[in-house]
Amino acid sequence: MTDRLPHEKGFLVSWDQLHRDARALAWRLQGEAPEDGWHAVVAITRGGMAPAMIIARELDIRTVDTISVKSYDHQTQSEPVVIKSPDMEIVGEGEGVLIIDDLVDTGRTLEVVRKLMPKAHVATVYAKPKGRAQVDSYITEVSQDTWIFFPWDTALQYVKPYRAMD
Ligand SMILES: O=P(O)(O)OC[C@H]1O[C@H](OP(=O)(O)OP(=O)(O)O)[C@H](O)[C@@H]1O
Ligand SMILES: O=c1[nH]c(=O)c2nc[nH]c2[nH]1
Ligand SMILES: [Mg+2]
Repeated sequence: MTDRLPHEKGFLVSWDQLHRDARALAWRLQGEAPEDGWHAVVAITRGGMAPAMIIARELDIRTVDTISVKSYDHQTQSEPVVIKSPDMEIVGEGEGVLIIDDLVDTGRTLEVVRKLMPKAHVATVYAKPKGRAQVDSYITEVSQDTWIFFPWDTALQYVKPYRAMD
């Protein structure tokens, strides 16, 4: 995908919106919990860390680990590489484990993560159609040609009035 400015085909997410959407995801995940509850959260760094924290807080999960997968350099995708794995003694094959990311786009990151923890429940806040099959739960779907701008990548700034842009 080529570079886009936020006012082109971009979906801008504020901290407040992210908090609401992550909470909505937590609510949904509570309804999908196994009988003995979720026992751990694994956040896919870095984007999954903010929603994972909110979800762990809502579901009162204290065991939180991370997996680091690097697949994008700015908006250019390359082969996903696992840079850091979670503690496999804790997560095992993923039974009762929630894997959390901010979004799924092509699904390539989750493909790699699922191979490591095949029994885990995978949840993202946002999902694009290509990667949807890789997630068990998500909150909002956005079209494939939309770039999602997260609050940690953006800042409040002055914008020109519409009339001044003619
Ligand atoms: O479904 P895919 O096409 O694989 O893309 C989705 C992944 O890409 C982004 O992470 P990125 O690799 O940019 O790292 P970051 O979370 O550290 O920003 C995003 O946070 C997802 O993890
Ligand atoms: O900030 C981001 N927004 C996106 O839409 C996206 N897709 C893959 N990786 C992404 N990162
Ligand atoms: Mg990521």
